[in-house]
Amino acid sequence: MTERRLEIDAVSKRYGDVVALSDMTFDVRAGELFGFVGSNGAGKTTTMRIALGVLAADSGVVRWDSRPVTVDTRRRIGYMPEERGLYPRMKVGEQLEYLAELHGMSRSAARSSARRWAERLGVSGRLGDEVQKLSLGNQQRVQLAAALVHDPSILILDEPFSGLDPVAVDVMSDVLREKAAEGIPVVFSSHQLDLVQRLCDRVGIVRSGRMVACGPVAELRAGGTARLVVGAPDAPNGWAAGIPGVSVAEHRDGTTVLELAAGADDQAVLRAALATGPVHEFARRLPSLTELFRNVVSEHVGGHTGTEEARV
Ligand SMILES: Nc1ncnc2c1ncn2[C@@H]1O[C@H](COP(=O)(O)OP(=O)(O)OP(=O)(O)O)[C@@H](O)[C@H]1O
Repeated sequence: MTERRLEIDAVSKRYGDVVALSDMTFDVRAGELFGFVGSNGAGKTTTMRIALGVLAADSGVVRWDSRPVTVDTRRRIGYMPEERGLYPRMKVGEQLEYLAELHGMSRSAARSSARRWAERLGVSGRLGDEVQKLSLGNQQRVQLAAALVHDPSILILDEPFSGLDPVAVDVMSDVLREKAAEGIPVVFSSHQLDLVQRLCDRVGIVRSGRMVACGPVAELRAGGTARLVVGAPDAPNGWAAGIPGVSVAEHRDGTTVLELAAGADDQAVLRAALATGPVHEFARRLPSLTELFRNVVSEHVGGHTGTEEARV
């Protein structure tokens, strides 16, 4: 397989005075699941819409296979918009077939693909129903089927998991994994960071229109501030105060989670914990993606002015 990539290269976009994207840069490689995360208003949807070509960038370029994307490339993208884009009064089956044909499939191929995806996503019983009669979660399954029905070479999905029940989350996760395993680059945005941590090969954290951390999930976590979990049921609030390089991230039900700066002495923590009574747990762990995200976002609060700060 060639190393095909979707590249977002130094893309900038303003809406009037609002800087939505500045020098947004990352790539999504063939066969990988890329999680695109960031606070509300950070610029994820804007980036995805520019990649799809429904919005023009002020500067920068989006490439596929090392060439700027063309109308033809864009026909090969499967896109799931955040605002969802189905025709409410059209029947599910007709809609999927129509979208497949619009992307160049023959009528019979469109029909069989529509049935196959409806089956795979658990909505085959609803092919004859109008979209508006489906629950929101089922509409979302249909929306994913709509992104997949024309057998795309690239998948760009804007918050595909929002509002899904746990079973639907599993189905969606399996389908995305399968598509990535077929060699398709899959990028999706999400605020469900535990899910992103579990599912993705790489992740990009966006803040105020810029990529502020990007890489393999395990690598980012390994580079974050280490945590120490201390189970000391008799330890009072503030027991770890004053130990150099140590700060309390959480103290609840006899368990304290501490953040250790580089060079902090974990043995000093252990001694302090033992001084309070029994210690049942003492373990280092990597920060979760959620914790990393909070750190990255809070690091910059106050570091910017005006609109940017408001959107951190
Ligand atoms: N059509 C528009 N006109 C003016 N400003 C816009 C428009 N669309 C987006 N913006 C602004 O651009 C910035 C980026 O918005 P965008 O929708 O890309 O963020 P997002 O990361 O997708 O957010 P969310 O997680 O809330 O969906 C925000 O400040 C937003 O208010």
